[in-house]
Amino acid sequence: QEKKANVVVIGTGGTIAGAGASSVNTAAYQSAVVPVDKIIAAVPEISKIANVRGEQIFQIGSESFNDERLLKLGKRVSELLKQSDVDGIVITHGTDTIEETAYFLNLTLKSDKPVVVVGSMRPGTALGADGALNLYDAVLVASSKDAAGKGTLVVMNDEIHSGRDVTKSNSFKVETFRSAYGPLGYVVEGKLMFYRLPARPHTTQTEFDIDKINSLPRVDIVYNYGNVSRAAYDAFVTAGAKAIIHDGTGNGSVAEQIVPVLQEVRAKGLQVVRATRTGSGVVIRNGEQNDDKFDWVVTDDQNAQKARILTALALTKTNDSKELQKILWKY
Ligand SMILES: NC(=O)C[C@H](N)C(=O)O
Repeated sequence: QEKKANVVVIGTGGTIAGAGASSVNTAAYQSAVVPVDKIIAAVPEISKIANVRGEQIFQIGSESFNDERLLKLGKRVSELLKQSDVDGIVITHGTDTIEETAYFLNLTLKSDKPVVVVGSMRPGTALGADGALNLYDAVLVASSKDAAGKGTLVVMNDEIHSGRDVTKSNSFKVETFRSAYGPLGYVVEGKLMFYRLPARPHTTQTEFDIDKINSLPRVDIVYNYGNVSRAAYDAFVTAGAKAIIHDGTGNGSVAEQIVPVLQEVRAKGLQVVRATRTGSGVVIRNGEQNDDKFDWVVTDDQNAQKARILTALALTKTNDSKELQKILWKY
């Protein structure tokens, strides 16, 4: 029999650590109240597949993640990955911003060992709670050599997603996580089944190293809609943003009254990154807007919240818009 893998489960809160007043509360409950050791103990089957120990780093709803917490989590994961007695890491996390944390780790960790971010849509007290199986599957993936070298993964609802691609697509359903090109694989009956590999560089293949990043430049997002005004752009410039993600309609379109605003923003030294609010597709450079003329850049297929992560990391390396564009296209 093969030796059991050593997996550390880092607790950060979220609904997987949530509790409701009654078993029919599937969407109304308090999140981030159950300690990680208790969450692990509630799934005794886990001890058959791995040697697991818990470590509580935060106890928060993931909507309350900020750059400071992201860095603290990343640095702790990095520290643990360097230990020879750690084979894999699971991070229990709220689902709201799982995609941001997973993308950040996917870009900054320097290890091939499996790192899996997991959450749940229903608290453990609910009928049809999804956390126990999700955690079991996450530990299984984190224990497996098959999961090594594939970047940071998100395991939810029987699926294994790449941290790069995954996004939360529904506010309450358990099948909320979606990757534009499909999951990398499934976990079925305790078995990992991979069908595709991440095409973009991650972890050991990137220029970003969590051990060397001690702060992230401020990057903000402005959502666009009919009747949009300049107020939010001005506020973020005043607040000291180094880049603004213009979360535009359609192909990252810019309303006629916002075109001069974004020119001003760029003239003040901030980078302007055009993204699309549609939820999928790439933003075409020099498509509907003359990015060359205005010195703006475009996201590839990343949504605004992922573009914020990548842009902030890119700005730790360069403030050259051409370099930034290359980075946005690369990862
Ligand atoms: N399902 C969840 O985990 C939602 C929760 N608000 C969180 O992200 O922490």
